[in-house]
Amino acid sequence: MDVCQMKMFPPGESDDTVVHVKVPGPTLTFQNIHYCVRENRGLFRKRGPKKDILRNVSGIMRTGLNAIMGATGSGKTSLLDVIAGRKDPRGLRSGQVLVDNMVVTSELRLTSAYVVQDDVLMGTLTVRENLLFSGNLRLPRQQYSTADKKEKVEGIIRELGLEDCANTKIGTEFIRGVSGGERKRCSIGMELITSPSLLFLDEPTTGLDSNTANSIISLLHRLSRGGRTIIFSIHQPRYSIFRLFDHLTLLHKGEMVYAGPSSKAIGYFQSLGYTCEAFNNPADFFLDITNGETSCSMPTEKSLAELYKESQFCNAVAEELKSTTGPLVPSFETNRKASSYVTSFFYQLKVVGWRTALNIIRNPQTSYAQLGMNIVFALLIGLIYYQMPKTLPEALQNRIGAFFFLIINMVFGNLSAVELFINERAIFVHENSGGYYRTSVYFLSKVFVDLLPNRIVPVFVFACIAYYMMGLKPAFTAFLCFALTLSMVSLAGVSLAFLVSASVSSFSIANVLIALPFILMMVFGGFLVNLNSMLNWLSWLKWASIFKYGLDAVTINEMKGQVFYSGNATLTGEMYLRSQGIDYSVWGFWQNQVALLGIILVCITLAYIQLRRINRWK
Ligand SMILES: Nc1ncnc2c1ncn2[C@@H]1O[C@H](COP(=O)(O)OP(=O)(O)OP(=O)(O)O)[C@@H](O)[C@H]1O
Repeated sequence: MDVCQMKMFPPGESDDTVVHVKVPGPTLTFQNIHYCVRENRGLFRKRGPKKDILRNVSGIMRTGLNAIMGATGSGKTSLLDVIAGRKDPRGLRSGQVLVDNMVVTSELRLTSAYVVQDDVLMGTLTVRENLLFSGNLRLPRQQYSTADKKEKVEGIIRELGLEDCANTKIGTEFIRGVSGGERKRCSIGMELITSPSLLFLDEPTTGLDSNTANSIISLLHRLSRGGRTIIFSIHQPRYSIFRLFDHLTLLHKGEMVYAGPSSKAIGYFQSLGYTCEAFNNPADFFLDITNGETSCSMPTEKSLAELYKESQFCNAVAEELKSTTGPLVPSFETNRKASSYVTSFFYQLKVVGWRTALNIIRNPQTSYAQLGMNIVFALLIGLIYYQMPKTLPEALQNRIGAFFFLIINMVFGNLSAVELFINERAIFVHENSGGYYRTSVYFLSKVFVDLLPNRIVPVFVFACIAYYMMGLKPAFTAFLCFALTLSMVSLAGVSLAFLVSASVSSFSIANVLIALPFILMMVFGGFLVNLNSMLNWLSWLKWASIFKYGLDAVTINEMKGQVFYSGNATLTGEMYLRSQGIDYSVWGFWQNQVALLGIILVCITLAYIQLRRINRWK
């Protein structure tokens, strides 16, 4: 059986004490990693000069706690992301990462666990519900029954000491939730569900007070003793945290200045002529050295990185990397299909749909606001156009004005839909790239759970109030056609908002992008300008106008079969429609619905494509 030697006690205090881990975690090696980026600059995104972020770094990470330290901007997170397969591979100029001698590709992210720096958890769900969500989607149903999953979640809650807050919500901007430390532990728990033997964490202690940071690293230390390889970047840990590290990688401007046992780091720098004062924290000492704030008693022309390359630590790593048997079958890649998703499409849809619905129920502000706004506008329109007369000219003027007002309200009233994919973008990217669910599952659950409470119900309430207050055609079928048209107009506006929402990551850009097509469509709707009198090369834009189809449909629905009076003279609805060049046949009415349906389908399909194209790389 494989046996891995590990320290149990703080370095320096009992260096020869070892613990035998019966099943060691994987060994991760990386060789000659050279990573660079090119920043796009200026208005036209001109490609800027090449910037080296990691310069030929090599190392070996074994079972235990492997810390990556360095000053800010030294490349800690970049190194972590590259070895975890999360950094955009286009920037990798050379080098490869092996896990147990197997070549790893970006698929490592489906078989390992990665805890991001900013916790991405659903704030409206409790700690237990979040963990169960992860368990339901990431544990194969063939091996784990519902009871097994619950048991596993309870085990993690106990292991992470989350018993007291298991039923507390994580917290949102409206709900006060768990503390920062509990949040971080829950994030770690979300990843531990799959019992990964390789765990990456990006700055797990940033933003936490020193005691909480201590408890998080102690927790990781305990987990590593169960046979896990834990690799994390960390800023400036206090001594009680630092002494728990087994292996230290120290970076400076993308180069390695030390990689080896953390217990030997002080000795190494002392051998270079640096003195660590009594009571100084070793972590501070190392950062002072890399920042040039500590003087050296043996000045040299060579940089710290060059000195490290000549050291026994670097040579030992190079020797070991040379003696590794070279890349074998890329196991992570060949298992790709099997490791992609462990649950079926419909099961994922059920679990993700349930979470989305729960999120809306517990965070109902948007739904209430949408309903409230529709009721207020319906009453307002109902009062302004109360029981419209059939006498001319007000019969026509009021009806056309009311319809324009209605359609504007249906389109612009759905601007809130632009937040749909922007709000949870970080959660989606993290969960989707972590293999929780398919993009289509997330898309469908978000779209359909949003549509019913936020779009269809409020529009129906609006139609009921406004239609009968305005005194439009009394036939019930006419009311149904009216409600259908308003719903279709609303859905067309919403689907365009979804497309914008899936395409950009900021609200301000989304608001600009959505306002522009809405205003253009309004101009080409047929109310503000007679479309037949317009320049030919410009008037084609009317075919893309939601307003035009909506206005035509409600006008046909109301006018057809009506007779208006002006003294002894009469005007039929058909005469009016003809004068406006509107086709009022049965198909003439339904072609507007078909066109609106077409706009909805095109926008929804493009929104889905955009969601798939979201950049998952860091
Ligand atoms: N995609 C990128 N595009 C441009 N520059 C990048 C990119 N990724 C990293 N960098 C740059 O590379 C350098 C190292 O970044 P990195 O985030 O790895 O540093 P860090 O040591 O983790 O810093 P911090 O402790 O502040 O998080 C920084 O100067 C950063 O601006």
